Amino acid sequence: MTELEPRAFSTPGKALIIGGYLVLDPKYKSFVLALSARMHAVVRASTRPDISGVYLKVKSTQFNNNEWNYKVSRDSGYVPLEINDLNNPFVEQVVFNVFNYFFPDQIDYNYIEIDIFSDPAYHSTEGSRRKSNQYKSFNFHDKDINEVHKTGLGSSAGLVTVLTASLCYVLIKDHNLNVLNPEHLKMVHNLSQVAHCQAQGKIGSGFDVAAATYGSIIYRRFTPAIIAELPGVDIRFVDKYHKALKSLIDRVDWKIVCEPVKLPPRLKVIMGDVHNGSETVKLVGTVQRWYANNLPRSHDIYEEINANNIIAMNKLIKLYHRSEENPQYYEKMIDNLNKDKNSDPDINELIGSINKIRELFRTITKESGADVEPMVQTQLLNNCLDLNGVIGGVVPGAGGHDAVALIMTEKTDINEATKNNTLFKNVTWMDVKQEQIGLKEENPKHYEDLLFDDEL
Ligand SMILES: Nc1ncnc2c1ncn2[C@@H]1O[C@H](COP(=O)(O)OP(=O)(O)O)[C@@H](O)[C@H]1O
Ligand SMILES: C[C@@](O)(CCOP(=O)(O)OP(=O)(O)O)CC(=O)O
Repeated sequence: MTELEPRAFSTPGKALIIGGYLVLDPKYKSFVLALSARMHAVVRASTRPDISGVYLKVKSTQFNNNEWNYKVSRDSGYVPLEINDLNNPFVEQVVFNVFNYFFPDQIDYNYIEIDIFSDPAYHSTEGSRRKSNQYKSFNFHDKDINEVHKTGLGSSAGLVTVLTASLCYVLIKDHNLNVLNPEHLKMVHNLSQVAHCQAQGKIGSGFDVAAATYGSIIYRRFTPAIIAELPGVDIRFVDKYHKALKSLIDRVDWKIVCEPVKLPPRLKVIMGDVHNGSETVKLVGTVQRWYANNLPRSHDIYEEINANNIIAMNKLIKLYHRSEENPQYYEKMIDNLNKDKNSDPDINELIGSINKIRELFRTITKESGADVEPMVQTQLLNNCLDLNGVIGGVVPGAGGHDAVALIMTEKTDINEATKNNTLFKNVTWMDVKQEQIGLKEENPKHYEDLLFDDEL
């Protein structure tokens, strides 16, 4: 039995700070922050002459030892067959697409094992026990993955991207996958978008997969039709899907924008979990119906939101440049914000544009009935904005009752500022930071010998 050298990868979670709903249209740009909470995969593969075709085991030991076991073969168009009839559409679509992309004749390593890990912030900690080693800490639940409450950081997009990278490593020529090679990143990104889109049933702009791959970015989506136009699987002509997919991944111009961005220095994002959960699909459907039934006024509202989105994004970029041009002055200016939020014209315009975006989303909320910025969230955000050092706040992504995202000075201690204050009793400040990096190489040894913290 020969073994492939084990490798590990991770991808970040996301917060869509600017551009919710509009980003579903390829016309509009958005601002996405990658977060320090990551999805991880450790991949091992070996040659097993006793097994015919390919056997793939995906394990998620953190969730009641969940695992999915697939058989795949070229003869059946690489449609994965789960041997216990278990469902995980995200894993299935990754397997299907990565195998179809490479369409291997013969597979050197036909027994593949992938261990998945999710950082603690993705899920509610309720009923979990922490296991750690000197490098990593993960929560272990005695419930299945689908029964544990999510915090909305984009676990499925992170999972799809990190699994895609892992399988690409096994199948790419000479196993030379390099996360620093832009061509390889593009391949992982495009394959992940296809798999995520198919698993989700074609909703979603793909900003979460883009952030999982590229980190914090200004994002403009691809045209949805390019994925919808892929042919179905045809067992009689197994290479039909392969050929179309290969062309889509390598040759079609996706007209996508994924430009790396950073929050200006000395500012940070803080995510607050409001523990309620919202259904993005329902919200999107309701807003889209409102849009269609209220043209051309709804279009004007989107255009006005977009004008303010652009101001906010440009101000964030400008502040970043100012920090580089005159670091001392910039540092003082940020320190001043702790006393007077209106002391700088760029910050003023940033605050003004975010307020306007929120106001327009409240109009949509009222007119459509979709809780994009419901009253409780308005109150919570306004209370946050009253705190020293907090300069902006939004309900991220689709809005709703899930979370709030705040931009504040690095010196602001949100836990301290809201401690014992009943106005903030329903919110838990999450232990996540903004991050630059998307798909990252990890050390597979860092996932070994995890021990329960309470037994250390
Ligand atoms: N750690 C994990 N192990 C296995 N599957 C996971 C894991 N995390 C997420 N998933 C898959 O992703 C699904 C959740 O995706 P989704 O509902 O889109 O949530 P999110 O908003 O976090 O992306 C789960 O039902 C499961 O199929
Ligand atoms: C409405 C949207 O523009 C933003 C939704 O963002 P969320 O962060 O709320 O998404 P989920 O975590 O997938 O529920 C739809 C989209 O762009 O996909």
